[in-house]
Amino acid sequence: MNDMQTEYHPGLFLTTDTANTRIQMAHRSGDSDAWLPTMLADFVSLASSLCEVPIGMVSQLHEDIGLQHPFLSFLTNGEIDRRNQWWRFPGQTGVIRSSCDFTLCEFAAQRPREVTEISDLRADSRFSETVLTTTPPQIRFYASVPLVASNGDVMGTLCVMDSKPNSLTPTQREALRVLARQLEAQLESRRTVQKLEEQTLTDALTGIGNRRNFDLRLREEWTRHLRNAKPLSMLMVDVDYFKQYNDTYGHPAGDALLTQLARVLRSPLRASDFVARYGGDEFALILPDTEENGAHLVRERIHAAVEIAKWPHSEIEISVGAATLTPSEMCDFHALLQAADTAMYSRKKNRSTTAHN
Ligand SMILES: Nc1nc2c(ncn2[C@@H]2O[C@H](COP(=O)(O)OP(=O)(O)OP(=O)(O)O)[C@@H](O)[C@H]2O)c(=O)[nH]1
Repeated sequence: MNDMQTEYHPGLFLTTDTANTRIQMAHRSGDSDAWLPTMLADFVSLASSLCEVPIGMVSQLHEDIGLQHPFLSFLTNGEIDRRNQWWRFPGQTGVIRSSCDFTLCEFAAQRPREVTEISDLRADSRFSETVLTTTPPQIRFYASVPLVASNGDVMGTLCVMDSKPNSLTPTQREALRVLARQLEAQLESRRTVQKLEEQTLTDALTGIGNRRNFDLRLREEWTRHLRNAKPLSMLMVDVDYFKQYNDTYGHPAGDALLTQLARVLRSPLRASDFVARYGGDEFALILPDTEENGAHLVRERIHAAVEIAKWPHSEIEISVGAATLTPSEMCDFHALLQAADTAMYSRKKNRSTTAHN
């Protein structure tokens, strides 16, 4: 094996599997999950050096083997219907993300606490014809440890491989096991951090974005629209006579109404629109790339959705203020917020005046 880089070049690997293989370099600039390939590269590199073999890999397994875990969507950046493998070949910096052949890893995943080691795949009738064994880099030696979440679910496997028959010493086997435990802990703590981050952006009652989330999103959209000079719209929604509703039907009924309203408000929106609970009985909506007419149309649709929805106690009414601005250096996002708020209060005032006349 004189030219290791040629032997294990990912291109060779790619050409061997026409059906499912999708290889992409994992180090893409600006990736929100950029920490993941970096961390996995360290683990697979350490695993292969400890075991003195040229190839390291982490497999993320999926429901095909009846094993599901939230980590899977986390690891695949939300693309939950796919399994993944992260490969590291000799002379390579970083890992390569691929979905190639999961036969061996699925087999290893059935033994959660054990090291699965197959010295020569070609001599083993169960695996001698798998894609990994028959096509470059023609794996002969395979050893792996399942990655098990704290609830017992198998998330994937940490693997080491060689193109020639091989075996691990007892010390190497133990080292691989220890490394797998460390990787499990890292993934678990990352997941916890991600969950906490999600919580700080979510309204606990309705499950939609909270005020903090809204503020971040509005700043973000404002900056984006400043760059592309497109109109940005916002709607402010407030429930009419909500205090009375609470007083009549009780606070839990008021909570239920707000939760239902959050769903109803979402229903006529585009996927790119954003709705948040601004506070109390007030909701705020961001409509990117939307002109004044579009914002008014959405406001009418929201009124219609509220009107046709089935409310448990009595029909409800809302006041909706709309505002549109094309961001410029002359003002900041507060101007849009202020305009939507003013429009909403003016509608509420009109409603009370009409009701009293
Ligand atoms: N059930 C429930 N009530 C809430 C929550 N947050 C705020 N409220 C109540 O919402 C009510 C808002 O009252 P107001 O701002 O006077 O609004 P309103 O009664 O709808 O009056 P108008 O907006 O003028 O029609 C208050 O009674 C708050 O206690 C919540 O999370 N759950």
